[in-house]
Amino acid sequence: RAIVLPERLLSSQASPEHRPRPGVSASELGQYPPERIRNFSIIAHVDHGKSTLADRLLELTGTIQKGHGAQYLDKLQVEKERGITVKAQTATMFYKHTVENPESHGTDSSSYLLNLIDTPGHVDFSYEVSRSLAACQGALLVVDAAQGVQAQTIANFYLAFESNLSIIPVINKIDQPTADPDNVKAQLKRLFDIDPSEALLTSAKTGQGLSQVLPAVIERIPCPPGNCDSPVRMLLLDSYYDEYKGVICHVAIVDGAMRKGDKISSAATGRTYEVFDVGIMHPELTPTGVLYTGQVGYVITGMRSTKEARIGDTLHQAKTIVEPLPGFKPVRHMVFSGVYPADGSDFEALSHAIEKLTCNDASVSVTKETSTALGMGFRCGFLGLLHMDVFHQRLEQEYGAQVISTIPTVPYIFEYGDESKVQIENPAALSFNAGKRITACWEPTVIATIIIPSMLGL
Ligand SMILES: Nc1nc2c(ncn2[C@@H]2O[C@H](COP(=O)(O)OP(=O)(O)OP(=O)(O)O)[C@@H](O)[C@H]2O)c(=O)[nH]1
Repeated sequence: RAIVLPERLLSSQASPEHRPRPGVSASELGQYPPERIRNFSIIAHVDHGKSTLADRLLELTGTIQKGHGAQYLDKLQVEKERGITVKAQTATMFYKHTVENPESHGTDSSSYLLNLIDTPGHVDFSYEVSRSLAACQGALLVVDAAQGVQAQTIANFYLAFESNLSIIPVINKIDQPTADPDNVKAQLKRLFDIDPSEALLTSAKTGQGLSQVLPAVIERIPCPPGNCDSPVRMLLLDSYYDEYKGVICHVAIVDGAMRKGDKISSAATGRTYEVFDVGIMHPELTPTGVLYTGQVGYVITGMRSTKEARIGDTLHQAKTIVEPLPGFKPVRHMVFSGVYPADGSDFEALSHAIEKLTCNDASVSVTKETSTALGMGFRCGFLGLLHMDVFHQRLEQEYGAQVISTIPTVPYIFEYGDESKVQIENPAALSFNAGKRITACWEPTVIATIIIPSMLGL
């Protein structure tokens, strides 16, 4: 089946070993039963080298060609400008794993389908990490060999640990002069009880140690569970809006298979859709006509409204009753601010832009509000200040929306004399009622554990 590959993937300069495969057929995909599939995330603290490592693994498997420029999976303009990952991205790789056969004194090799999910490192985007982990059975925990374990290393380790994932520690940047892998191994042992012999030592910059990574993924991460013979059941991991195709959903197939033309239903809304297109993220959308048990890919069903694609929803074969999958924990918004069109007459355009962007970023809450000074607008809840900043920048860059935002505030809880409580996300919403006296007011506080490196002599 012919597919159109982006121009950069067709470059004649690519050496044969690094030239990408020309699309993937349904029968080819059918050669990968769950035993030959591994789904894993790359998690780490900010800047410890996740995206660079992801690039190297994509090159190693010939999924992308060398010399494409840095951080292939960081596609958004905001990601390129800030040098950070804000959206988790999936890429399917095909890899031949060779092992020695002691009986024949030769080698055996089998092909594997590996789904790699690159995740953001900043705490504001940890919702992206937890959603990505739901599609995985294992994670590469990348730690900078010089900086050692940092706050997000700990937070992400626990996200993976609580999801029962097999964790492979990868001590990266060993080429740095200040690298101290032994110290990092000791930290991993002390903080997470990880056996030092399990750590892989790599440099995503020079390529050192990278050849051990994918064999470790295959040998140490279990294959996805699931029943190939059941009616199809899948988890909706993410979605985004495409001007021409409508809503594109990223899904992890838990049971059964989904084919083009099938009818699937949403457990959340009860609506039924026809599967117009289905395929893998390779990392560009690559139609395959089918997705089998354990595979991660995309589906286009003609959903027009982003409200229909509920992240964490279970999609399943129409006219069957299935047990919905656990879904995701609801997000807790930490920062609220008003978003208004710079020109009051642009309200409809802003409303449209916000609806599409929230399809791609389900962690933002949006409610309409009106201000006497700014007119009609929205009150948006974010996971933190960086998240808010990135949302504004994406509205402007991806949708051309010029916005005015009000000073961010945290949610406050007010208690009245009659002991009733109200949560206030917008100061204007606090009404002073003569009959009701405010007796207490709380702002959010955290109970924190601070881990500091022990210094010699202290
Ligand atoms: N010396 C050295 N630098 C590296 C290595 N791996 C990555 N880097 C550099 O470290 C910086 C951060 O790398 P990224 O891959 O963007 O890190 P990240 O963890 O994906 O960052 P976020 O997505 O923002 O969390 C970049 O400047 C990379 O070039 C390595 O092995 N050695």
